[in-house]
Amino acid sequence: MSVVVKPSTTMAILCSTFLPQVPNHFRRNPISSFPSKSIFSISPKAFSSNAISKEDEAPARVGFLGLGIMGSPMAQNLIKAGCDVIVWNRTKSKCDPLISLGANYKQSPEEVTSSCDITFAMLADPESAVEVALGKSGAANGLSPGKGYVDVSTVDGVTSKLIGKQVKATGALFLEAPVSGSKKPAEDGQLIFLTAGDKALYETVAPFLDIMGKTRFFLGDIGNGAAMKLVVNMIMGSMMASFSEGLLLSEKVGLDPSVLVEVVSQGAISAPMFSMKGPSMVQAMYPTAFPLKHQQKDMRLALGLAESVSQPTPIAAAANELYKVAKSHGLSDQDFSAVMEALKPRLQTPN
Ligand SMILES: NC(=O)C1=CN([C@@H]2O[C@H](COP(=O)(O)OP(=O)(O)OC[C@H]3O[C@@H](n4cnc5c(N)ncnc54)[C@H](OP(=O)(O)O)[C@@H]3O)[C@@H](O)[C@H]2O)C=CC1
Ligand SMILES: O=CC(=O)O
Repeated sequence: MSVVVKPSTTMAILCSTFLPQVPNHFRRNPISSFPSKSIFSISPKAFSSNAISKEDEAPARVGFLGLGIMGSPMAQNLIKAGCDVIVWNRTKSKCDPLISLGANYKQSPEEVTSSCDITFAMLADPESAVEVALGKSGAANGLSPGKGYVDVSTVDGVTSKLIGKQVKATGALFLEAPVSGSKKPAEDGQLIFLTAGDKALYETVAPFLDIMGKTRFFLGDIGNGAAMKLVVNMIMGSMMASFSEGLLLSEKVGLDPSVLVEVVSQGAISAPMFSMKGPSMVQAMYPTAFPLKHQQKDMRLALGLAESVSQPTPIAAAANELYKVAKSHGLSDQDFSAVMEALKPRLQTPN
């Protein structure tokens, strides 16, 4: 296992700044004369998009597939850093804001990977990750030796291994790199990457991960990144269910739940998640950062992981039931904190 934390002083950095660290086989045209300064010591102003002007100094092209709540800000940060980004999303209209920031658009995942050196994919779940990677006009069709495919979606290890196997069959390299952190960390370039797979690709894409995130772990073989992500989200889902029970119980016994949020924030069980989401939960408002349907998907996948090694997880199993109830009441697209609604009497007895 290795872990790298981005220096907190890192400012917006132009992608071209990173290019001296990108191995030649990932460059469409190898760069020989680019200045070799530390990526963290260069002022963003030292480089402009015109800094690379000759044909033989073209930058690495980065593809991005899947522009939902997470993919859009992640791709946006790459564009703002000066990367040459090509985007695709099933619903084309979500590409438009990125195109107006300077991204190019292709009509299929295959066209993106065939045009790019490295492609990131941020899809909803195992089914969509497989569809986009391996389906008709899927990403694998455009991959070949010298390219890399980085799946940053949250999926299970079996899915990741399936995608990895097909990607590697094309001669390309594969990295699974699910992220911890939600909409705001994605916007702020503060995600935590949990990577596994080809170490060479990990090293190649490290500068891009550092644009989108604050910390990156390399965890070894494919499946370890997925497993780490699922364990983290299993804990998170159970914590949120427990917090919801506490808020409702405090109110029912005549306490002010807002004060409970404050009390919790002062003690050993304090967590940014409680402080961030507690105040809106008290008002029964759930602005979506992490959709409830994805949290339930992660609980389901984590329980499958636990089952595969006969590890009892009764608390997560109970929490999962609550997320299922919340989904059955139409709360799938609300934030996962809306799981609290499943504990309220009117939702426990649907019409
Ligand atoms: N939101 C969060 O806080 C976090 C989410 N994650 C994980 O990141 C992933 C993405 O999450 P998020 O951005 O929130 O989710 P969204 O639901 O906002 O976006 C999902 C993306 O997947 C695409 N998609 C869904 N089904 C298909 C399909 N069958 N074929 C092609 N594309 C498809 C959607 O396309 P379309 O626009 O056409 O619907 C969209 O681009 C998930 O795995 C989630 O668990 C990880 C960390 C934090
Ligand atoms: O997967 C969700 C997150 O917040 O991390």
